Amino acid sequence: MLRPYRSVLYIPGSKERALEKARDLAVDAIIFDLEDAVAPDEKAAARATLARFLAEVDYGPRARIVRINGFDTEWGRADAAAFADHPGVDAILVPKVNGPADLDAVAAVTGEMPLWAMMETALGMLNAAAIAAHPRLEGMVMGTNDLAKELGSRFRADRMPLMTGLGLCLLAAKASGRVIVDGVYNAFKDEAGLAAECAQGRDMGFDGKTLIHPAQVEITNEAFAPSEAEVDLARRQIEAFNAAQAQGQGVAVLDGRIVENLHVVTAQAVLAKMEAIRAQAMTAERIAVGAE
Ligand SMILES: CC(C)(COP(=O)(O)OP(=O)(O)OC[C@H]1O[C@@H](n2cnc3c(N)ncnc32)[C@H](O)[C@@H]1OP(=O)(O)O)[C@@H](O)C(=O)NCCC(=O)NCCSC(=O)C[C@H](O)C(=O)O
Ligand SMILES: [Mg+2]
Repeated sequence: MLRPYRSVLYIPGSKERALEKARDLAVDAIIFDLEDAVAPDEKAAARATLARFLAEVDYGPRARIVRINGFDTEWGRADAAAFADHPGVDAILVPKVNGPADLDAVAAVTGEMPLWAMMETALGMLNAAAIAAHPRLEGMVMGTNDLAKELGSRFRADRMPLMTGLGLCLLAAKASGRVIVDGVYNAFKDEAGLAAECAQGRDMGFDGKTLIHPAQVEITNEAFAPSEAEVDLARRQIEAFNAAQAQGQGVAVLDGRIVENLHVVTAQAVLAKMEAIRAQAMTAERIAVGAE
């Protein structure tokens, strides 16, 4: 079954209150962060706290992804070893991936565990296709803060300075059939700004967006879910195409536009995504009712 990744929330591995709160949030996935959100002095304690929470707390249907520190730091290898076969973890997220060799190094420790890659360095953008094709890779996460830092670019609402990198990673992810989620929107109280950036990411083809605060969840879930109009159109396109085929034709016309096989594939993907979102919400609700 397809899994939705509309909203992917970062939670610092050191913040117990936030780790507890996350089980009631309507997010599709959680990134439990041991990297940038955790201060150097807290790294070892955060690793132990997180291992305990992931063993004890039921995060329901949400995908549980642990962002480890890089292997060029003193903590990276111990992070990878601690979560390599942890039953409460679905994937390991590797920061600042420059090329497939960085994933090889982590996979040598984590074995069969699926990997995700932070796409946030200039070299990573140039090697995006090879990173996406790595056999252990499941998904990519845009790290737009680090990318902007390395490029020396300024914040712009239209994200024009980041477009080359965003586009290269999207192409790479889609070519290898990987999930790809957009970067964070730092101004977490700016709802209009977030909605605009979500709409841009959705238009481009991202599966969802990474978030830093619970206040960003609702806007993001709505932006990355198929709208009612999209679902209605998808159903009607499939019906129209099936009717045309029954009459021996390969093309249908609906609302003055052609519908070909490729449009039916897109329509089926819209319906499958909607079903996945519905199934995820129902599972979360069942678990919440059971926990009461
Ligand atoms: C940004 C924050 C530091 C704000 O924290 P705070 O001032 O505590 O927020 P609130 O008082 O408004 O919080 C309200 C309640 O929500 C809970 N909360 C807050 N944030 C989270 C969260 N991320 N997950 C779950 N729950 C959260 C608080 O505990 C409050 O709960 P309650 O007590 O019940 O009222 C803070 O939001 C934060 O630390 N966010 C995460 C920051 C982070 O993870 N940064 C690193 C990832 S971003 C990154 O690295 C991007 C990438 O690498 C790149 O290069 O771009
Ligand atoms: Mg980063």
